[in-house]
Amino acid sequence: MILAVAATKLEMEPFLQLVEREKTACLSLVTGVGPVETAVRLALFLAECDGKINLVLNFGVAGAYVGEPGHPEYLDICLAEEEIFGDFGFCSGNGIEYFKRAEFGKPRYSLDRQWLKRAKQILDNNRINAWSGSFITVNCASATLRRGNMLQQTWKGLCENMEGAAVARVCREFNISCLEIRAISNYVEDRDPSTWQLAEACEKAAHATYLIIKNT
Ligand SMILES: O=C(O)c1cccc(C(=O)CC[C@H]2O[C@@H](n3cnc4c(=O)[nH]cnc43)[C@H](O)[C@@H]2O)c1
Repeated sequence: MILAVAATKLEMEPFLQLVEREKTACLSLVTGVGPVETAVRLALFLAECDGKINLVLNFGVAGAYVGEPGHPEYLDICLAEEEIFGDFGFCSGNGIEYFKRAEFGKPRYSLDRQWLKRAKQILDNNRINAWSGSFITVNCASATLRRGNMLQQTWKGLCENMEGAAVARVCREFNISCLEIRAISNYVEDRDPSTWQLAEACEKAAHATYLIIKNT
């Protein structure tokens, strides 16, 4: 059974409408925004599931890093090859250095290669061109181009969100595969909410997620 997780009702609602309309079998969970709420609520949910979940499909919206040419654009679909806790470590103002001590945890989590390949193929078959690369999870959403560029360059990131690495970490704990798909709602630049395409990105992410579940 697949568990579809999103941070907010805004992201989940268009997906549930599709699932209900097409009578597709799937469990869903709204985790709340940020890595802490996400880890707590997902771990509690999975602990109650008695091993019946074989894939956690994390979906929603993300901010695209724009520091390098050839970045994802508004409403583009992105698939995570890996998730990185991007702002955990030492922050000097100009950059972030991850803790070297092993007991402080790992910054990077690879996502399931087989599911990633399958998702790409399904999207391709539906004429959706998806980006894939490193996703950065932050506690504090970047509100300046300078911070976005710093995170992008530190981790070679494609886009930024606030939950993905926590989902990947919890999935590893429960030995469950994890796939993450996001649509670009905004660019990571000096904050200007008037440029965000939140509702449209929620629709895009929900539709792509629905296609993957329907064709699996
Ligand atoms: O009002 C704002 O300026 C603002 C800043 C960051 C995020 C939000 C949201 O309402 C979205 C929450 C949700 O979306 C993901 N997300 C989307 N874009 C970004 C981003 O540029 N940086 C970090 N997270 C982003 C995130 O996963 C949140 O759950 C509003």
